[in-house]
Amino acid sequence: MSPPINVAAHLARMAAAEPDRPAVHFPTRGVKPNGPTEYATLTFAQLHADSDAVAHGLTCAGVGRGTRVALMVPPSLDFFSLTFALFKVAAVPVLIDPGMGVKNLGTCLGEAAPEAFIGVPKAHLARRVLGWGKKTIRTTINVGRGRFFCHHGIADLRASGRTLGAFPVPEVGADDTAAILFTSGSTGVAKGVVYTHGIFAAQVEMLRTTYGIEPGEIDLCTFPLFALFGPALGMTCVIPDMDATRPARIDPAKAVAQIRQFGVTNLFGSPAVIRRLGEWGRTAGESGRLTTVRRAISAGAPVPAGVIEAFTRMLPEAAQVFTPYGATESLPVANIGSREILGETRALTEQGRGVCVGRPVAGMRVEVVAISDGPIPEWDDSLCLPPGEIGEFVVRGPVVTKQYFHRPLAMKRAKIHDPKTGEILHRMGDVGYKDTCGRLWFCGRKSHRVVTPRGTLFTDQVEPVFNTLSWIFRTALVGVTRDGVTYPVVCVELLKSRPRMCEAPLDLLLLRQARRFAHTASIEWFLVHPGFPVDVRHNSKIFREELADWADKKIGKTWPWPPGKPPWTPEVIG
Ligand SMILES: Nc1ncnc2c1ncn2[C@@H]1O[C@H](COP(=O)(O)OP(=O)(O)OP(=O)(O)O)[C@@H](O)[C@H]1O
Repeated sequence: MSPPINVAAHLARMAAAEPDRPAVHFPTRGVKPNGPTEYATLTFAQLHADSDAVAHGLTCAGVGRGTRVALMVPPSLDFFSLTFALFKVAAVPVLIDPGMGVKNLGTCLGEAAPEAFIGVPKAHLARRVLGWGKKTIRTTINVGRGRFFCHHGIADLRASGRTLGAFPVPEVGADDTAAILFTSGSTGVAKGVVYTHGIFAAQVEMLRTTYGIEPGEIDLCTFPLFALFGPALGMTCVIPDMDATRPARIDPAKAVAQIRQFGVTNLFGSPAVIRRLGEWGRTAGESGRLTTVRRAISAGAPVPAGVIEAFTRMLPEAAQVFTPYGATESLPVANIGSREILGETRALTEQGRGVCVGRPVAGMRVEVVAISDGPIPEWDDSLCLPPGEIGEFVVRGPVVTKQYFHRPLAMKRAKIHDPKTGEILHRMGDVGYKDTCGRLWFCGRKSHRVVTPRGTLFTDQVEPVFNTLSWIFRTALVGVTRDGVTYPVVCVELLKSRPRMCEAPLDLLLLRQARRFAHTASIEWFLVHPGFPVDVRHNSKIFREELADWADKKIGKTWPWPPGKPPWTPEVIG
């Protein structure tokens, strides 16, 4: 049997097979870290019926096939009903991370040109005050009490829809647009990625087969974009008590209480969440063990090995933390588990070989092509670089999205047409290489590479070398140009709780570390920064463009140094 094309069909299947199994648990009040919390629960049959009612309501409100709908509702029972309802009516939800800030949100909404806006009162308030989507939005729906100056309230739509029975889900084609998902915008303004029903269907299957997820599992989903996959994979979804736009502020004690109360088996989490849980586990010791968890899947950004290590200590022996590699434009591309990372690849990462992101998942193919900033309109096998050579990752397969929404320039830069197969290939904008076992090693974003007269440096080959120093929280490689020559500069964010003895000779210790490896030996500038600018969603993607400007200004004062004499004398260190 071929997998269903409309993701909503998974819900219908579960409602028929396991009507009484809980689909979503939502904490009605704040989660109590030290005791059972009250939850509102929807079974699969109830979620199916409720999303049918909402689907009828949406149809009455004029939201139907192809309507672009900005959805600004945090994870909740309504979020699940609404998203499935939107798929049922074959509308096109536009999902933007509110964590990117109001200005960027406005730009993205302007670009997505939504025709309807469904949101909580706070989102409607922002829309009205900031004039989001004024030119295109003709239907507004409030998710909360009453209509709140909108055309409709969700309760009214649901009530009128309830009388109409089952919703006849229209046929959709694999190539029909299913949603527009925005990237995090860590290398410029976020881009709208066009998802088709075929891509969602393929993602569900890939997640199922790659991770062996079974119906009946219980998922704590701290990464809203993945929330939908839980019920589609037949899992019960426990909604965390956290601000979904600020994962780094999750209260680990609450998450642990939820994991224990429901016997959570799967965790979809952003790296920031895994970090916080691991830190909590360090102090909790043996009493912090999460005995029911089978796997954690941390997607969307690099996860340092130390973070993985701390979290795996909280898990049973057989459980693993997986770090799928991919992007909004194509996810998953490759996969690796904590056993391989901690047992083998971490040591190489710390020597500057890049971060191993594993092998391509079944169905995906990854090639490496020479680094260039210009377009590659057509694919040719001669573009492929041999194993070991660093280039840009190019991916093909069933989860590769074919277009950006209204972004012809980004399309030219990122997509390649294969004239032999007709496929569209995606350039990841990431650089790395394949090893002889077929594993991929991520070396950084293409746009973050630093081209110096002595060679090109890549962020994820340089930074891990310094990150091993015990008093460093994280580092960021940037380039600063003087008289037409680019110099590599490593910005350093120190650990808040570092030993005092390290204060004085920081530069010398860093310089000594740089001299240990050929590829970092040319680095002579180190600048301590009070706190890196990072993305809100993952709290880990460093805005290196911003840091480069900061470094340029900072160095400006001390420039130029005497010829042949950097600001300190390397000879004095051993
Ligand atoms: N497992 C991983 N290890 C290392 N890096 C990863 C991993 N998974 C994802 N990434 C990084 O995250 C990127 C994808 O992130 P996302 O799609 O959220 O948008 P973005 O690339 O951050 O934003 P934009 O494209 O707007 O700059 C990848 O291209 C890669 O650089």
